[in-house]
Formats: sequence, structure tokens, C-alpha cells
Amino acid sequence: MALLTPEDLEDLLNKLRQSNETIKASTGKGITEICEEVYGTRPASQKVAIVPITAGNGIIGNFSSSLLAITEYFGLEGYITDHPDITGYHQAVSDGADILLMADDHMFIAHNLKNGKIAANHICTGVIYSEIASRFIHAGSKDVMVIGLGRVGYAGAEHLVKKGFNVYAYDPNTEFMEKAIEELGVNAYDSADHKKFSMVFEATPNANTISEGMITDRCLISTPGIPCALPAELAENGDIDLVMEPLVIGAAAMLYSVF
Ligand SMILES: NC(=O)C1=CN([C@@H]2O[C@H](COP(=O)(O)OP(=O)(O)OC[C@H]3O[C@@H](n4cnc5c(N)ncnc54)[C@H](O)[C@@H]3O)[C@@H](O)[C@H]2O)C=CC1
Ligand SMILES: NCCC[C@@H](N)C(=O)NCCCC[C@H](N)C(=O)O
Repeated sequence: MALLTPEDLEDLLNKLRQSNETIKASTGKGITEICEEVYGTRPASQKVAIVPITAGNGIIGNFSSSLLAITEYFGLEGYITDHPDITGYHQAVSDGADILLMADDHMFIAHNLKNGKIAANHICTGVIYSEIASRFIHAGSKDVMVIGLGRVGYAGAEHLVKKGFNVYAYDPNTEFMEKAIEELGVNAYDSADHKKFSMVFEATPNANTISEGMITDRCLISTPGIPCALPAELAENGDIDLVMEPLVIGAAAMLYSVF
């Protein structure tokens, strides 16, 4: 799995504010309203402990501080434990924290110690970004293009199918394609059909995965993928709304899913 870098997390809250303005313009609602509707929950000043984890590639310089900023943005009482790993976990539980946030190189979780709910970042990211794509107010149909059917993409495709959207998906991994067709009933995207989409959800670790032939002139591209899926020459087109940021929207969905 591609790991975040400190550079990815620079200027995080400004990236969120920009994304949220695009989300409001494209869907009619902001990220907090959408999270409330998707999960049926609201923040209630919960105490959130962020536990740095040294496993694997170790601590990412500004990952914990970014999570702290996110908890405060959503009106929660957040703090970073004095020590990482088990010592930090013990401190958080002893302090009576309501929710724990912690990540190793494979899983990033939110665990609500009071109600037992637990959330995984890749699932929540897939759900919330695909949800955003599906709410495009200028969409002329229920067709949604899904690019990438890995941990995040599959979760998003599943969410869209459950909501009754017509999902057209592409992933060069034939095993993932066959799984999504068999288990979710998605349509295999075929560029030869020359079908264009006004709603796109992209979740790949590659740049420029979106080509001009895939999208209508006026469209919404919702992508947690790093680096950016939209080629610069297409991004200059004023009619493309792009929702893309490295951590906050997915982390917000995790918190709302465990409130
Ligand atoms: N912004 C955020 O909050 C988050 C961002 N991410 C990012 O989302 C991306 C996806 O993460 P995962 O699903 O965990 O990765 P993954 O490795 O599980 O899945 C990626 C999938 O993309 C497919 N793919 C690669 N190139 C493609 C192309 N040109 N067209 C279609 N499919 C293509 C691969 O075959 C693979 O199935 C990564 O860049 C990751 O860093 C992940 C979690 C949260
Ligand atoms: N965008 C959300 C998905 C993040 C994920 N791609 C990642 O980089 N995970 C590694 C996080 C490692 C954190 C580290 N153990 C720490 O605690 O600082």
C-alpha cells in the first residue's frame, strides 16, 4: 500500500477547505452534512486519543498532528498520547478516551471504546468519496465510473451498487475486475463504447488515470488517489469539479462511522 509522505500532508486544512467548497458547489451539501447523512451520526465533543505507531516504516512526521487538527476541525477534544504503541494505547484507555485513532503501514483505524464501533480508513474512504461522486447535482443519469478496484475502490463500488447506481468499473487487475463483476454486478468499462461519465470515483496510486474520452464536459471527479488522477491539461477545463485531498475526508468518515 502506498504510504503518505509529510509533503502529502502539508497545508492540510486549506486543502480540505478548498475541497469542501467544491463539494458544496457540486453536491449542494458540505462534508459534515454528507457524513451525517451517510452514517446517521453527529459529533458530541468526544475525547479522541491519537496513538502514534512505530511499526513497519514507523512514524510519519506530521501524521499524528494532522489527525489532531482534523479532530479539532470537527469540534472534538483531541490529543496525541505522550508515547507511541502499547504505552500510548494504555495511556489513552487510562485517560478515558472515547475514540482511538491509530495506523500502522497496513491499517488505519478509529475505535470507539465506549460503543465498540470500529472503522477502517480504506473502507470509509471508499464509501465517502464514492458517495460524493454520486451526489453530483448536474448528473444526467445514475451512471458512475469507478477507476481502481483495490481496497478503497472496491469499497466505493460496493457502496454505489448498494445505493442503486449503474457502476462501470475498470482495473487492469483482471482478478479484481472478475470479483467486482461477480460479487457486485458492476459493468466492465470498455473505452470502445465511447461512453462518457459525469460522475467519476477514482482510487488508484497512479497519476493521470482519467482520459478525456471517459468524461463529459461538465463532471465531478472524486478521488482519494495519490497522485492526482486528472491530467493537468484536462484540469484546466473550468467545467471539471475535482474533489481530492490526502487524509481529512476519509478520516472524517471514520469518525462519523464510530460516533
Ligand atoms: N486520500 C485519502 O484519504 C486516502 C487515499 N488513499 C490512496 O488511494 C489509492 C488507492 O488505495 P488502495 O485502494 O489502498 O490501493 P490498492 O493498491 O489496494 O488498489 C489500487 C488499485 O488501483 C488499480 N490501478 C492501478 N492503476 C490503474 C489504472 N490506471 N486504472 C485503473 N485501475 C488502476 C490497481 O490494479 C489496484 O487494484 C492510493 O493512492 C492510496 O494512497 C488511500 C486511503 C485514504
Ligand atoms: N490517507 C489515509 C491512508 C494512509 C495510508 N495510505 C498510510 O499512509 N498509512 C500509513 C500511516 C502510518 C502512520 C504512522 N504509523 C504513524 O503513527 O505516524
